Amino acid sequence: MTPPTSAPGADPAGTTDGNGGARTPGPAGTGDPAGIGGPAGTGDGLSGALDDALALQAPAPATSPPPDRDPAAPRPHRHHATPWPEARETARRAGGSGRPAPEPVPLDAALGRLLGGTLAALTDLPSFDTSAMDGWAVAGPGPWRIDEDGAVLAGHARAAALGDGTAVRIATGARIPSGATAVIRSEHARTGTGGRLHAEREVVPGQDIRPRGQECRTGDPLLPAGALVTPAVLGLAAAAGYDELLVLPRPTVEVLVLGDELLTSGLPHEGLIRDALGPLLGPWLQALGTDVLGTRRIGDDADALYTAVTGSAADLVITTGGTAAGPVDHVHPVLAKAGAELLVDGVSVRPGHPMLLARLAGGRHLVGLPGNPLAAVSGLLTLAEPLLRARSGRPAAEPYRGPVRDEVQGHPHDTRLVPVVHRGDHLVPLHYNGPAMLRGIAAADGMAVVPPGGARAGDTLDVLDLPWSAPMALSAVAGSAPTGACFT
Ligand SMILES: Nc1nc2c(c(=O)[nH]1)N[C@H]1C(S)=C(S)[C@@H](COP(=O)(O)OP(=O)(O)OC[C@H]3O[C@@H](n4cnc5c(N)ncnc54)[C@H](O)[C@@H]3O)O[C@H]1N2
Ligand code: MOO
Repeated sequence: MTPPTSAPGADPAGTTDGNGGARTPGPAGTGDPAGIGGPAGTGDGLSGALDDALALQAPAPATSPPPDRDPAAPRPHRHHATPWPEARETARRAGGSGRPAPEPVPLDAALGRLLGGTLAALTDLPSFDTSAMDGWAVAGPGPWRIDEDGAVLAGHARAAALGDGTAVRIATGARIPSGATAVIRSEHARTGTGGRLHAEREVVPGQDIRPRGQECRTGDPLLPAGALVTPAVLGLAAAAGYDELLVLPRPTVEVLVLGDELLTSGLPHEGLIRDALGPLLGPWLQALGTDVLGTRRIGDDADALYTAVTGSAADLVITTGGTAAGPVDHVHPVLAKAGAELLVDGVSVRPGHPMLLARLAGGRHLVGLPGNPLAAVSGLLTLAEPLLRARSGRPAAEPYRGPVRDEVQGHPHDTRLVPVVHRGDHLVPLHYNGPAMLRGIAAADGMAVVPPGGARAGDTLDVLDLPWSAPMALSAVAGSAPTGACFT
């Protein structure tokens, strides 16, 4: 195991001893909420309140902890680790199998859902020839005799036909009377003596008339299946005649939080710690467009876990903790007892390498997230996100890319996921990225994918988006398209 050699506070998570960051960050109170990577206070353009907060003095270098394991001792339980890209692909394929049929929902319940089929126009748009302006509908060349009784308003029945040489007042959105050849805006016409209308500029036939079907004809495809229902889509669908939309069902998820050491309130005490994953996972999964059926605390009870896993109605069961080989790590034995098929059993990624994916009876799946909180986030992004994305019918996320400002130490063989923020055109790795830490990810814009061997300053890295962070200007700089956002 090689001791870390990276910049102060940059934690080569999992490259050494899995202690939750081999290099312990400096003492709290250094004023660095998240621990932005690289030398702080170098006047490199970091500005603004958040930047100041993030860029305060980086934690002082700490000496490497002494090895806490006898190198001659038996190796801990290791799974056959799947390479990180392959694990994501396996998860995506698992999610794509057996997708449920689309369902109709009222328009006002469709926001944030994905279209279950092509949105085809149910009507021509506009559905009749329409005046684009307030003014006059005229027939033939002017001047025109004004028909004072023939004014046409929006929403009214079809007006009488307009005879050649006649003009009637017309409102924006009103139906064009048959026989009308143009609309003259009120500010471009004057009424003369004898009830005559005179144009003050040239009148081009068809001007300011929106012809029926200008935007679409009945049956025209407006949006493809899989499109995200945004507020604009709701408006388009309503305009095109829809009262309800066919949308893809949201995947259902149930979260099972394992561990007798977890508290749901108050301060840690006597070896007990707060459950950080229950509060994190439900909202995160909702932001990924899922229906979270519930978050249950199971403790370290193998029977209760077996009952919860086999009895869950969710498309995806997510467990936290218990993936390793400790005395109360029940996930593997319970999966074996349940007859589950392990599709991924350990991934070559740090943190989070004990993560797993299993197929349960009835086409359901289980993602086992490691208990260390950032390791769990890594598992969420590596296995749960691609599975749920495929299950909900969304295309694979295109990672966006950017140059990393500072060197990032890599694992010799495994991929690393490192919380980063965008600063200018660069990705800046955050400190406090150890497997047991959430301080970095809480301040992050994304998780950079650091290939085995690490990255040098200036290298271009893929970034996994977080569901609440826009890809920002960086994606434009790097020339890749932003990924779609979810409204839920
Ligand atoms: N002999 C070995 N031990 C461990 C290995 C290994 O390969 N061999 N891998 C280490 C790695 S890496 C990780 S990650 C963890 C994974 O452990 P589990 O998934 O079994 O998780 P637990 O042991 O239950 O918990 C680990 C750690 O995380 C804390 N925890 C658990 N749940 C929560 C929660 N909801 N909120 C906050 N913190 C949580 C728990 O208290 C432990 O400290 O295994 C290593 N061990
Ligand atoms: O160290 Mo583990 O990698 O937290 O997943």
